[in-house]
Amino acid sequence: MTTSANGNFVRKPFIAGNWKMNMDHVQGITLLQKLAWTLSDAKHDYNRVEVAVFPPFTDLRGVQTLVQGDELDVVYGGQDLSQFDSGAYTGDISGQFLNKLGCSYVLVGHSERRTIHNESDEVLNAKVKAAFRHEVTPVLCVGEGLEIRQAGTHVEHTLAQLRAGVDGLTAEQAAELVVAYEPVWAIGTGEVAGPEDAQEMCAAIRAELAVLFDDAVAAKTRLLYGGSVKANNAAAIMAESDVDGLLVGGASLDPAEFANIVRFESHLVTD
Ligand SMILES: O=C[C@H](O)COP(=O)(O)O
Repeated sequence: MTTSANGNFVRKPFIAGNWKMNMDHVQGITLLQKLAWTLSDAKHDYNRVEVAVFPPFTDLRGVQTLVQGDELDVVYGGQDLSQFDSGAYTGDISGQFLNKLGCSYVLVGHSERRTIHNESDEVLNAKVKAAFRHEVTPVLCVGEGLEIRQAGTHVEHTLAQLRAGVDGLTAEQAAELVVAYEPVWAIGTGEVAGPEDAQEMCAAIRAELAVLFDDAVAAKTRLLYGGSVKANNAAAIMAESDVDGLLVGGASLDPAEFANIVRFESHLVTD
C-alpha cells in the first residue's frame, strides 16, 4: 500500500473474506458476530482499513439484518451475480437482488468460477457491467494457473483477463472497480506467492489501467492479492506499494485469524 507524507493511505486498504461455500446462515451469523466483537475489542478503525465479507447467497439476508441491527461497520457482498437483470435464468442471482440486500460489492470471475463453471472473459465483462448497472461495486478477479506461471507468461495472461474484464467501462467505473490478483496455484494450497510476486502483478495491472484509461484512474483503482493469505504473511504483502488489500479464503473462516489479517498494520515491521 502507498502512504502519503502524513501517514494516511493513498488508497483505503480493503481486507475481504471470501467464505466460499462454507457457513450456513446460522454459522455465518456466529462468524460475523465473533469477527465484529474481536475487531471491536481491538478498537479497529474501519475508516482506516475497510473490512468486507463475501458469504454464500443464503447468508446475505441474515448478514444484512445483523449489520443493520448492530450497526456494524463491516461491509459485505455476493460471491457472484448474473450478467442478466431478471428472467428465466434458474439458479442465478441478479445484481438488483444484491443491491436490495445492501451488498456493497460482488466478486466477479473468481478463479473457481472461471475454472469450475467455465465462465468466459466475455461473460465476466457482462457481469462487471451488470454490477455497475445495479450500483454494486465489482471485485474483478484475475490470475494465472501453475502451467502459465511456469511458462513465464503470467503477466501477459493476467493482463489479457484484465483488458477483457474492463472493456467498455467508463473511467469513473474503472476507478471505482476493485481488481483482485489471485494466482490460482496459490489458492488453498498453502503456496503463497511472495510479496514481490504480488507487487510485480499489481504494478503491471496498475500500469495497464493507466494505458487503458489514464493515470488518475490507475492511481485510484484498488488492487488486492489473494492466495493462502494468513495473519503471518499479510503485513509483508500489504507493505508492497501497489497492493491495496487482500482477498482471503480459508483464513477468513477463523474470526481471530481474520481479525489479525485486518489488523495487519500492527504486524508491520518498522525500521
Ligand atoms: O477468494 C479467496 C482466494 O481464493 C484465496 O483463498 P485461500 O486464502 O483459501 O487461498
